[in-house]
Amino acid sequence: MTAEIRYRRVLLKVSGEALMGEQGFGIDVAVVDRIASDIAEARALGVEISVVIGGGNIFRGVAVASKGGDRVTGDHMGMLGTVINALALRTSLTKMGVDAIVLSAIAMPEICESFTQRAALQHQAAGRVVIFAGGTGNPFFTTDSAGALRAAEMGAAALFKGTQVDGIYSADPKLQPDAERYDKLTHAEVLQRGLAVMDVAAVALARENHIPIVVFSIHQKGEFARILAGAGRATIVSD
Ligand SMILES: Nc1ncnc2c1ncn2[C@@H]1O[C@H](COP(=O)(O)OP(=O)(O)O)[C@@H](O)[C@H]1O
Ligand SMILES: O=c1ccn([C@@H]2O[C@H](COP(=O)(O)OP(=O)(O)O)[C@@H](O)[C@H]2O)c(=O)[nH]1
Repeated sequence: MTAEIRYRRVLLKVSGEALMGEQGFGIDVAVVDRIASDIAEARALGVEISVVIGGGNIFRGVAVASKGGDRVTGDHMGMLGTVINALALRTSLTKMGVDAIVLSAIAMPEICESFTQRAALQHQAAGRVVIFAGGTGNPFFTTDSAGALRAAEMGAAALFKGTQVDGIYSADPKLQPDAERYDKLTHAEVLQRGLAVMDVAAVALARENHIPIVVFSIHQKGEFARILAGAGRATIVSD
């Protein structure tokens, strides 16, 4: 399998919502363990992996804003949720013998290191899986945008979005089961057709930096490594 590795360094964006499994909220440790084992498997191919973790299983800032609360405070709560998820993922990776570190965009030195690009690159060069917590560190952004940003900062060859669906469709497949699925698209097509699998800012940043986006189902065990090895099921967005 190692002969045809498609990308040698990637950033994986993991949906927060994926971590709650069948529960309606929070973290299902069995699911986090399974995602960690997928990362370990991909790591064993010799691929350098860093991870941006979402927080939708715990909190989304818009939930506060939609009830008349302050959006910025809501987004701070959302970003804190991503730190909880990052600690859970690090725990699972450590359990299976994978060296991993959490770097947060929001300083909380008693809990984890703060993000700097220099530290992140050093940890990556030392063979660690770097988990980015706290999104971009700014309200009004998403962890998808954090994924595109960190992918650019880390020199990643691709941004993998591990999500609830197995690719990009002509419309949200959860709402329109007969939507057409694409194997390949350009960044411009995703933006022009308003394909909402990722937010516009994230796709635009990836396009500007010529970073391909690979959308795949995080629920398919082993899919991450299969795609890295040139197989698997995904939609690939490139120039
Ligand atoms: N054109 C589309 N193709 C695929 N998925 C879409 C599309 N439009 C909307 N979606 C929805 O976007 C979701 C992924 O976005 P988001 O909720 O931000 O996920 P995540 O929690 O993975 O960040 C998918 O689960 C899917 O239901
Ligand atoms: O750079 C960021 C990233 C995230 N968030 C907040 O954190 C929440 C959780 O992130 P996201 O919705 O991207 O998680 P996912 O959809 O991946 O589970 C968001 O709703 C925002 O409130 C933010 O304010 N800035």
